[in-house]
Amino acid sequence: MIEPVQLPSPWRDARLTVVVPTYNEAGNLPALVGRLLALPLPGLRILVADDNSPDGTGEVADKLAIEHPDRIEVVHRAGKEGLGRAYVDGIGRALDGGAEYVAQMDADLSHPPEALPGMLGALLSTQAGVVIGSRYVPGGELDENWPLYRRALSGWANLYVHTLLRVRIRDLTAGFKIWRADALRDIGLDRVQSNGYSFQVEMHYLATKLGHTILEVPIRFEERRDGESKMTTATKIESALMPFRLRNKHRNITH
Ligand SMILES: Nc1nc2c(ncn2[C@@H]2O[C@H](COP(=O)(O)OP(=O)(O)O[C@H]3O[C@H](CO)[C@@H](O)[C@H](O)[C@@H]3O)[C@@H](O)[C@H]2O)c(=O)[nH]1
Repeated sequence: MIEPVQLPSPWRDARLTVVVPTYNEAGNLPALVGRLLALPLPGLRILVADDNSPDGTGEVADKLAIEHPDRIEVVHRAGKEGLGRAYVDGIGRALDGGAEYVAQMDADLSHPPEALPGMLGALLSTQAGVVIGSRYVPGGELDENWPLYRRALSGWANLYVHTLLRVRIRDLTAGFKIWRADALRDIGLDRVQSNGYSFQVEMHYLATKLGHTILEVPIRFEERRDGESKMTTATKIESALMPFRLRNKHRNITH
């Protein structure tokens, strides 16, 4: 496990909300929360957006919130609507709750929480609107156990989106990032079309079109040890069609 970077005060006290969408992550959430709360970031709060997971993730999250009432909030959503819808809901609530910075990350420990202080430091010491924890910049790594077909899919998706949308990011499908609240408000979550995983690409595209600087810092991406990916054929089809929808819908967007 990497050691978290020590941030200078007052950065340490930044009001950072980490939004975690969950669907059947009961086996992962307690470890993720433990690692997040161990970070040297006393202003960090966690918002779990659960889609009524059949495995009881919502109840696990409620118990964690009872143990840490000032650090954890749980949003119980009616049913499985997709990663993108859970993020639109969760990020909107984080902004309404006064977050200055909003992080997104998977619940399955693929994204190392200990990288967050370094990512926040990169955001605060630059003009960037968002910092991505990137697998594909120099220094970034993929777990050796991440299946070959997932590597191929990820590489192909990056090439496909880059070709169609011309967004200059190495890890276009990344799900680990920290945003400035102002950048998120400027983008406007009501513009977001994606229901599923294409949310990640759509947010990068909107940020780029609106002139926000996107910075990538290297991370190591771990293969999940518990549970399974929720990627489905429907989310893959949505992801394949989304670049065309984005080009049509957002070609001339303004602030
Ligand atoms: N609330 C909710 N959460 C969801 C849903 N679908 C997925 N999630 C949650 O979203 C996170 C990512 O889902 P995974 O299924 O674990 O994603 P992956 O295939 O392993 O990872 C790929 O997609 C990610 C999307 O963020 C990428 O971050 C990652 O880099 C990778 O490319 C997990 O916390 C998962 O529980 C949903 O319908 N609703």
